[in-house]
Amino acid sequence: MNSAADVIDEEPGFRMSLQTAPPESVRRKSAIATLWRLKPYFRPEFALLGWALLSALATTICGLLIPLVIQRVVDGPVAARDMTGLLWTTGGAFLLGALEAAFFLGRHRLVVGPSARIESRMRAQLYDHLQRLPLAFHDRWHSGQLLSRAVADLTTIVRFPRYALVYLVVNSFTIVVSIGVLCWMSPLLGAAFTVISLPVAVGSIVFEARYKECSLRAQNQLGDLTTRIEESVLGIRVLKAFGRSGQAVRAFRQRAELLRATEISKVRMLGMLTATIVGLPEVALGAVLGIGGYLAARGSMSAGELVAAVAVVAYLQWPLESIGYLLAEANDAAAATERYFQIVRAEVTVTDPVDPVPLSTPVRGALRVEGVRFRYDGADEELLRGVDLEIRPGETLALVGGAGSGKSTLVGMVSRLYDVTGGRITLDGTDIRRVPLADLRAAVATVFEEPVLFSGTVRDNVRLNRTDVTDDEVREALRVANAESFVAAMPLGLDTEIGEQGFSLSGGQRQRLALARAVVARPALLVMDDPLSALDIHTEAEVEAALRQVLRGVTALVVAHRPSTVQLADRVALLADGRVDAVGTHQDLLRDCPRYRELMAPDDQRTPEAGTARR
Ligand SMILES: Nc1ncnc2c1ncn2[C@@H]1O[C@H](COP(=O)(O)OP(=O)(O)OP(=O)(O)O)[C@@H](O)[C@H]1O
Repeated sequence: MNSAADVIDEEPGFRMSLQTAPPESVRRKSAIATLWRLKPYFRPEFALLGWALLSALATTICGLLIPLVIQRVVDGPVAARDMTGLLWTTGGAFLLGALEAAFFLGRHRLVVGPSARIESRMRAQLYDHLQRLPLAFHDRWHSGQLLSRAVADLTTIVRFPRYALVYLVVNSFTIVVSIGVLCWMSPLLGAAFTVISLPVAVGSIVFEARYKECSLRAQNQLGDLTTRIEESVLGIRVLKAFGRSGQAVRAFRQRAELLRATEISKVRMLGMLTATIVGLPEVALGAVLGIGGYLAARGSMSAGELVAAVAVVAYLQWPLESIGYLLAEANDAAAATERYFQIVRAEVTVTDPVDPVPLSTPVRGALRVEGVRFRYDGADEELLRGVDLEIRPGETLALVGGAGSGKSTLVGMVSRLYDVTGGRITLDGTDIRRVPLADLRAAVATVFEEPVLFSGTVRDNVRLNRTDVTDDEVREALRVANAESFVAAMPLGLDTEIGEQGFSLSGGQRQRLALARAVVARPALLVMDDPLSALDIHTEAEVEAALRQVLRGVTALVVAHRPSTVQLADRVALLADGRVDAVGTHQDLLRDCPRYRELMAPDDQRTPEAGTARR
């Protein structure tokens, strides 16, 4: 029978998402080397973290001094029956206990602020970088992998400075100092304890080599699971409508099973290390009692020193037993760090120009596409092989072409969602790669095939994070986009919350809100990627009426599939075989261009030689 891993590995989507795992060379790095990469985020907090570390060390020193006080009590006042001395030394022990508690509290307080700031700084950088990364990156990456990095991985990373880092340093310090104290009492005791501790060192090295790999796998699997959840929530209508919820649940369970198996491997590894360690404090205690008792019986060690040695070893119980847990935390953080850096070190290929050229003011909107070539990363062939186009200010040009001919890709290049791989695009005569990105995207507004709305009010969705847009401007944009009446009929008008993805609205309403968003941006050039494609005939008529209004006096490039949309344009360009095959009015092209006729003419108006295939 296939294991869950076999079944899932056969799914192409899953295989692809595991490609997002770091290369082998990165995975082989030690946890410390990986965590060292976080230094720039920790640097502003060095001072506070340093104080936190000092507090933690002070806590440990107080704790370690207590056995020495015990020695003084036993060898001094107890042996001499000196009640005043007993009072003083006991008071000293109380004082040390109080100091230990105060330093502990100080350490706790000192570490909270820096770790919270590190987390928010890293999260902000991740989000900022995600916004700047090109669309080509987002095409490749599953959203769940990004989401799990932004949420779960950062939480894992920040637990490291908050808990593990301090305890790793302090516990290592405690172990070394304790061995020193034991050696000072008796070199034989120190040597015995060191030998007994060796399995801890060996176990830790083996654990360290294997655990991080496993932790990385678990985090990647969690990312895949997150993708699944997100996709099934967004696609819940499709799954329900096709009756595929059961299959979705099964696929989810298989992935969850994989994650469970990996988590169990992690726990087993940790269990092995803990099992190696857990008995050691008792063995060490027995050894110290045996050797110390022998030395005390021979008179080369006082009773107080024996009690102190036993207390030191007892104090070491937590530092020894916690090593496994702390190493696991450090390795989890290291794996999460690698995943984090996969994103924040990903190259931003669509960048602001080094020597920016401002656009003319006002922007006229004259667009020229000159010999543009484009190939997707990893594709064998160029999609666009020398596209030439011109849109004059105030003109609407429709872009028509067969499925997959590259229309969306080409219009995406106008606002630099993708950069050309050859040729150039100019706006008012300036190569758009020389225009500051913010200026370009202020001048060019895009309406996509799928109207994307965000959770928030109608107003938020039309303004889209622009606070300088007044309610009057929003209302005017809604009027132009033919959305005024349905928004007015909503319970709270502009303040009505529209659900995530705008599911509470009809397709036509969503598309008209998307149009209003473009109108409010007052672009010099409006780019529309087939805004009518997903609509039924009735809704199409409504949006088309809105489009007619929107396009009045505006410079626009509109991807179109239907004659009714094409007829809104002044001219039409036909994209085929990676080039512009023909340009003219709809009527001219219907008459003169067989390829165009094949795409756009009603079935009964095609010539026989043009064939009958139609989108
Ligand atoms: N991110 C991507 N990576 C690789 N190939 C891609 C990517 N996006 C699109 N393609 C491919 O490029 C080709 C053109 O896609 P594009 O969406 O630009 O065509 P289109 O003309 O708009 O198609 P349609 O009319 O069906 O929307 C298609 O074959 C598509 O599979």
